[in-house]
Amino acid sequence: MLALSGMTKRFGATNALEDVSLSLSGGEVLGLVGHNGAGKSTLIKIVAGAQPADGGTIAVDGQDVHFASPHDAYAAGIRVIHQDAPLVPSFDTIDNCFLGRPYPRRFGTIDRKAMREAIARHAREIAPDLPLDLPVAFLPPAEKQFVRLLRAVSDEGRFLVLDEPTAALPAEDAHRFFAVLERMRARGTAIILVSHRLDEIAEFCDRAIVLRDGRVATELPKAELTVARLVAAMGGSHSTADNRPAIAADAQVILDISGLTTSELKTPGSLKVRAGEVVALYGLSGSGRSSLLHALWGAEPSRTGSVAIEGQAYRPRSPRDAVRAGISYVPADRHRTGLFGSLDLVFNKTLPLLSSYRIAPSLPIPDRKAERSAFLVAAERVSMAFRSPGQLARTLSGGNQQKLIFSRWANRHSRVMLLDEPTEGVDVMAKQAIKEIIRAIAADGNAVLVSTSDREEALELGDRVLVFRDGAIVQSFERAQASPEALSTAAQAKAKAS
Ligand SMILES: Nc1ncnc2c1ncn2[C@@H]1O[C@H](COP(=O)(O)OP(=O)(O)OP(=O)(O)O)[C@@H](O)[C@H]1O
Repeated sequence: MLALSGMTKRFGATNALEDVSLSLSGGEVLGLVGHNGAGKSTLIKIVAGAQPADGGTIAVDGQDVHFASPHDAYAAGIRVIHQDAPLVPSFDTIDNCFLGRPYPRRFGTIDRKAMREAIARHAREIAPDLPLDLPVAFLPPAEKQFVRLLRAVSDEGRFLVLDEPTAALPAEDAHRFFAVLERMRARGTAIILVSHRLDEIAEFCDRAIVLRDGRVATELPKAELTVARLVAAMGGSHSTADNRPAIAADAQVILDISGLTTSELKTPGSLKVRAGEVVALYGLSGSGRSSLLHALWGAEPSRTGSVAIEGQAYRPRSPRDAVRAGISYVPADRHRTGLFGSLDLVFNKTLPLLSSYRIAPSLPIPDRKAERSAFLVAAERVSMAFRSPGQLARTLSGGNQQKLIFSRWANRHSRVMLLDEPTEGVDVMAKQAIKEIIRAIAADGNAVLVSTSDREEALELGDRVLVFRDGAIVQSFERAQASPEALSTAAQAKAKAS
């Protein structure tokens, strides 16, 4: 059993954790939820031995332990699995499971048979269909997650902490992921599941702890685990009411894509987006939806076909051309593209539009006051939690970093807005705020394309949902016809042999 008691952590004036206690037994799944900045990551880092607590104790099987480093936590059987924890792409599942561990040897050489047997034994129980001998680069994202789980349990992981494990997985893959987790639970593994997908917490966890401003706001037993209760405990309200009117058939066509192919969109795709319309692009990752956005943003060349914006031919060679044509783009991966962690929040907000904040248009001298007030307005719109506009971007919690990127476009309207996974890692209240902003941008007469692996988001946001599969747009649903089941079937159906 793992027990934390009275955990406390401060960063300057911020109480990231204040007297947090929790316990976890084998075969139990504990949900950990909270708004962005509530303290979840800080708690995980302490449990992982990656950050010292200022106060509190950790006990494993009734014995107090002290984690001076991640190595100590590892030795105690704790495994933290981040959504994008590194795997070596050219190694197969077995080699990835043995990373950092001594290889079994026989007669002085590596005993590959023993390695295989050790991993296959666990794989049979938790993920029987997972290929063991294929370089993991060839595995789809859900299977990569299974490799991470397998690595943890095959190396005596007793306590798993899963940090947003399904954030980038579409619903169909998430179901398979939970089936694997269910088998791990049945074997007696103890699991802490951190997620902003509250429906998963409600469905899968035995209990949940809700953190709010660094404190345990409430602990909900299984019988009381509902999305509404979780949201209320986080301090928000949850509304799904939506009665927006349909887009008029004669509304102006803003974006007209015809026969376009890109690196991933192999089958020519055509699409018209009208003023006021949000089109959601749904599909498994790699299905071609993100690649279409990249091509429109000028970040990758389109191979064939044409694009027009308000009737004008548009062939971007770089993002600069895209900005000139009135296009904005919010990328999916906030860590690699877009955020400058060691620069402050105001700079990160104004970065793509620096020239808009000059003392005089012809003078390249920044107007700090205008920058700061634009930041404050945008931060308010996306309900970003921050200490000061001058704080470094990397000191924000993960979800607030996503809001910071989103805030760049929150008070600037473009003719065409491209959004890739706009609410990944964002708490449920902010999700709602971001969706409202997206709707408002469209309602101003602009065209919006949202690529998402979140089926509910596709349904809530899209006036239309296009489903991508294997590099092709395979189906288009009007809002009224779309249902979760229909989207899943279209996204997954096996390509028919021609
Ligand atoms: N290195 C740091 N320096 C300063 N403040 C920090 C640092 N790390 C975290 N914080 C602050 O501690 C608080 C808790 O952050 P934490 O990352 O634990 O939140 P979280 O619940 O994981 O949020 P999210 O859902 O956005 O990932 C936040 O106010 C955050 O800004």
